[in-house]
This record gives sequence, C-alpha cells and structure tokens, in this order.
Amino acid sequence: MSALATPGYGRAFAFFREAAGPEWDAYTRHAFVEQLGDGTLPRASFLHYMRQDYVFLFNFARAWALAAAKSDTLEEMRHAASTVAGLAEGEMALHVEVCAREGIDKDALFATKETQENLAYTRYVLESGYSGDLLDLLAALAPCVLGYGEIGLRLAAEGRETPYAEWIATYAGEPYQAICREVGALIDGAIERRLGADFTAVPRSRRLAERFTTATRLEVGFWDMGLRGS
Ligand SMILES: Cc1ncc(CN)c(N)n1
Repeated sequence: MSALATPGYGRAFAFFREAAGPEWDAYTRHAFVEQLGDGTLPRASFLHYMRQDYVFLFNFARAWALAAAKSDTLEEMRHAASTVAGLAEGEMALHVEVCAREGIDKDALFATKETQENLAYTRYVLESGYSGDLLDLLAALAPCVLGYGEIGLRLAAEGRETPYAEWIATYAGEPYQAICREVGALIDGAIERRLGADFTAVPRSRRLAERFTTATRLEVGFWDMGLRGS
C-alpha cells in the first residue's frame, strides 16, 4: 500500500486501521466518496449529507469536549479542547457556507432532524465516553477525524474535475491535516501513557480496535444515508 494511502497519523491509528481490515476500505472508498471525487454525486445527496453532517459535527464537538473532561493531563486536555475549536471554527464553517449558497441558513441547518444513522453514530461515540475512559472515547472518535483526512488527501492527489473540489480541499488542506496529526499524536500519547509503549501486545488494544472498527462501520452507514438522499 502506498504512503499516501496510509497517512502518518501515528502508531495507534496504523494499528487500528490495520485491525479494521476491509471495513476501512468500505468507509474510505465508499461510493459516496468516489462520486465526490469524480463529480457524479447528485447535488441533492450532497446537500442532504451536509445538513446531517452539520448536526453530526455539533454532537461530535460535544464528544471532544467530553474527551477534555476525561483527560488525565493538561496536554491531553489542551489537544481535546483545540479539536473542539477546530471543528466549530473550521469544519462547520464549510457546511454553513455551502448551505448558505443554496438558501439554507444556519437556523435551518441546526434544526435538521437527525436520521437514524446520524443518531446511532453520535450516540455510540458519546456512550463510549460516558461508560468508558479516554481511550474508549478516542478509539470511537478516531475514524471520523482521520478517515476524512485520508479521504481528502487521496481525492486531492487524484485531482479529478469535480464540483466538490471545495469539500475535498477542506479535508486535504493544511488546517484539517494539522488537526489529524495532532489527534494522531494525542491518541499515541494517551495509549502509551496508559498501556505502555508496547501497547499493541496488551489485550486491551484489541478491544479498543473493535471500538474503532464499530465506529468505522457507522461511518459506512452515514455515507449510505447520504447516498440515499432526503
Ligand atoms: C460523518 C462524519 N465523519 C467524519 C467527519 C470528519 N470530521 C465528518 N465531518 N462527518
């Protein structure tokens, strides 16, 4: 596999990604992603997805705020809190801008009724944090942040003509890639601090990888929902 296909987001990500096996490709090479890349995705599907994703990101920012509360060190807390800011100021701004151009204002975006796929995913992540520790929560959070980083890099490198270039540029761009590297470093630090440098040999790592894979599967469901449209 090429270096581009496995971006450098850290040791734990590489371990979880490998453990997810074909589920990872089902997520990062989903038909929705391919249609974003080649420009064939129907606009209605894209807008349906963007509206759902705005609400998703609001709940997801909540989960990162929970990660700050579950942190054991100031460094972990700072990383988690800066990810909340990155989501609220960076990623969600894309959704507001794209939807505003289509006549969907912020209030309408925020009032979007969540689909079951959206509910299932965000509540799974939040529950991972409520019932588990920081590692459980980070394992559930990781596919979202890092998967989109990987997708953005690949689609940007393919450089195909598409009306979704702005979406691709957001996830391939340096601000989002910097968040990915920070999150990768946060997960590596958190897991090594609690399970040791040889964490892949510790049985708990397997359970964390299962959590990562479950969240990966929920990402697939989210794309399916987007493709289905409203
Ligand atoms: C469903 C989903 N997963 C991941 C991302 C990227 N943070 C997102 N915006 N939406």
